[in-house]
Amino acid sequence: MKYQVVILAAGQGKRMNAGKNKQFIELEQVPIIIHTLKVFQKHTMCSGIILVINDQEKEDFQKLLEKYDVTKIKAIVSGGSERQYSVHNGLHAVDKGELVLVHDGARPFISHKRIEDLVEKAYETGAATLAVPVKDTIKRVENGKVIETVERSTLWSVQTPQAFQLELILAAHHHANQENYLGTDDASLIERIGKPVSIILGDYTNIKLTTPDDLLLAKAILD
Ligand SMILES: Nc1ccn([C@@H]2O[C@H](COP(=O)(O)OP(=O)(O)OP(=O)(O)O)[C@@H](O)[C@H]2O)c(=O)n1
Ligand SMILES: C[C@](O)(CO)[C@H](O)COP(=O)(O)O
Repeated sequence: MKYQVVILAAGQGKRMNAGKNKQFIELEQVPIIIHTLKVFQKHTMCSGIILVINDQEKEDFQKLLEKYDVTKIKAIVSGGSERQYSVHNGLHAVDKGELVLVHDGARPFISHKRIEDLVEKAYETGAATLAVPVKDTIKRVENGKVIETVERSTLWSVQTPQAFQLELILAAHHHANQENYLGTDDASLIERIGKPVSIILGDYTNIKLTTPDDLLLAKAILD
């Protein structure tokens, strides 16, 4: 079971507030994006990586790929103004008929075991995502007041990677573009064309490094 992976690194990292794209922040002297890329570099089922970046940062990324000997890069693709557009650009560099994973460059702690669980399910069903059950009580709030407490037993916090048959996710992106729908993940686009998305249990440590406090957690996970 082989797959290709689109790794997203074209964001600005505004919420991280580091004055640069958060992908370049170092954890144990190695940039976040390299931690992420190395997971797939070392995974024998991964047959190619499509890296999505900002054009202005292309040289910086190329230097890192060389320095850290990341050799599975199949294409470096320009990102878009929104995550969804970056994914769309990346998908066009994937070989026809392949199973494709979409993964946030800012999620460096994904394990081979979870990738394998996900890939197996996506081969079977066409679309699958990693997710973990929500631990907190979730309330819907408007204007500083609670509207309702949402039933927690059916709530899952969704992660990446998400895995899809290429033609299915391309159709879902095409449909979303036509409807001007902008989702925060790719599975939601599949949902909108009425196709099922399977859930595979992930790890709570597969965090997305989004705000500065996530860097403290990252250090703890690495330790
Ligand atoms: N136009 C975009 C926006 C996001 N991403 C990527 O999508 C992943 C998840 O997005 P997020 O955590 O929101 O990253 P940023 O957009 O960089 O962060 P922020 O929203 O704080 O600016 C990141 O790996 C980011 O680089 C992307 O490739 N293209
Ligand atoms: C795709 C994602 O990582 C799943 O949790 C997340 O939705 C990205 O969201 P963000 O709005 O870019 O933080």
